[in-house]
Amino acid sequence: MPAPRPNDDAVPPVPVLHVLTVPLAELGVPTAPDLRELLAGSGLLAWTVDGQGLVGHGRAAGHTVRGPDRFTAARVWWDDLAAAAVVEDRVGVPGSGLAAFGAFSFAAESGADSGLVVPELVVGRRDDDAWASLAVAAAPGAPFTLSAEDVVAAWVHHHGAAPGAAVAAAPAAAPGPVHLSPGALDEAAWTQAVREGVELIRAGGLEKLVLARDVLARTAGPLDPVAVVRDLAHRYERCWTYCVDLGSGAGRLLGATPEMLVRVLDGTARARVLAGTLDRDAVPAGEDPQRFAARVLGESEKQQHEHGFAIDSLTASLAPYTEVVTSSPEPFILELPNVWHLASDVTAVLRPGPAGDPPSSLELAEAVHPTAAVCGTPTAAAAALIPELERMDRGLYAGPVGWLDAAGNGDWGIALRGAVQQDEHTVRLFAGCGIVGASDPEAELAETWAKLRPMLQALGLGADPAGAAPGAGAAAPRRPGR
Ligand SMILES: C=C(O[C@@H]1C=C(C(=O)O)C=C[C@H]1O)C(=O)O
Repeated sequence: MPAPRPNDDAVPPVPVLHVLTVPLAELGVPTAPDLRELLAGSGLLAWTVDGQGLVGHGRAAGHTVRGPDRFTAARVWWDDLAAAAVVEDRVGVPGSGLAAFGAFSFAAESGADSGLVVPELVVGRRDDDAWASLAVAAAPGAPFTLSAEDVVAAWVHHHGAAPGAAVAAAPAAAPGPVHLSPGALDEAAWTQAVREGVELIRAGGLEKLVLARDVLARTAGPLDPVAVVRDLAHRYERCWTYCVDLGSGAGRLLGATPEMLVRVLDGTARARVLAGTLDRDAVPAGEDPQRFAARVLGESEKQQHEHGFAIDSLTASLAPYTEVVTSSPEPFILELPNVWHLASDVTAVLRPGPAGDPPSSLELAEAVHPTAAVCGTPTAAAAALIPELERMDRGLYAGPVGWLDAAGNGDWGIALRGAVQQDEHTVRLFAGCGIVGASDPEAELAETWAKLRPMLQALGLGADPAGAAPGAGAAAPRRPGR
């Protein structure tokens, strides 16, 4: 459905893009590659899961937005860009042709830019289909001259090697010591904020509240984001690894999220809802790990209760757009290297809007954000309390991150288990937890450390920052014993 247009004076003119998509077979790459091998070079944009997805380089166009209308403003820009673009798509699958990466702030009031960026070169893979797309700005009315040779030239430029040739491996993410320090709140202050949250819930003001905190990592040597992204993509292969830099100076968002906010493919929407977490390091000696997870997560009333809020909030916000919504009959246990989660997959058949088109992935991302998994229940009460208790601007953390194409397809994950790289030596890591009346603040603090672990490991800090990985030279804030 086209985005409702604000006053036309407020809409910036879009560039005219020429886009050519060719199958990789046409570039001499007969079998679809594992996209993780292409995570290299400067100006990387990425969205990969299990070696599939989209990997972008360079920048053909981009648009940043802020405020409560940030999604609508981005959609108007995208609709205009797509309408003006001249596209030759020889593949015709979701993600081929004109495609953009994007990231949106958690809060409408955030000072962080949200937006979309169209890479110059995108290499994509979906099952056995693999393709490369080249996008370049052209003068209005200019003839379309892009050829497969131009795609190869862009590939060589960005990858330093021809299609099919091995790309140089990235060095260590953070050479030299990494120093950790508290962000907005130290551990004691954050635990106190959780305590206040629990009291408010018990007093009946709300049912669930998600509270997060940030940790700053300073690296002695320059931090290589490519090495971080590669590490995450290999270690967390069941998660969606993301790397998005909107180019506005707001920093680079990177991480590996296990949570799919909404994915739209050919008129069907899917989501993976998580709520309920168990640290895999918390298995008591002698216990069978799988049985422990099944008992603690699957049979816990608190966890099931928390999970129920997340499913209900998603299905309620999808309802106006859907014909039929189905979810896994029972939540299942998602096993990740750091934690187990209670998870449910939701599928919805989309209903066409008044103009006949089903809603686009970005329209749905706006409709379902923020879910109870990252905000709380009721949404408005939780959203108002979050900045008050967390004492920080979440920025892009816990907002939608992903990609979209001109046909309305796209994946929007929730930007969790990640960080914002602010400069060559500074990354700001985030993690949060769902709080209910029965929550124990110390246990929630320990859970944030488990959720920070993917990024800490990618920075070379090992599983336990307080123990300081040998050679990493970490100086960590206090970590509670468990
Ligand atoms: C808020 C985060 O995670 C969310 C909270 C969870 C929970 O409280 O159990 C589980 C998964 C996510 O929905 C985070 O990782 O920062």
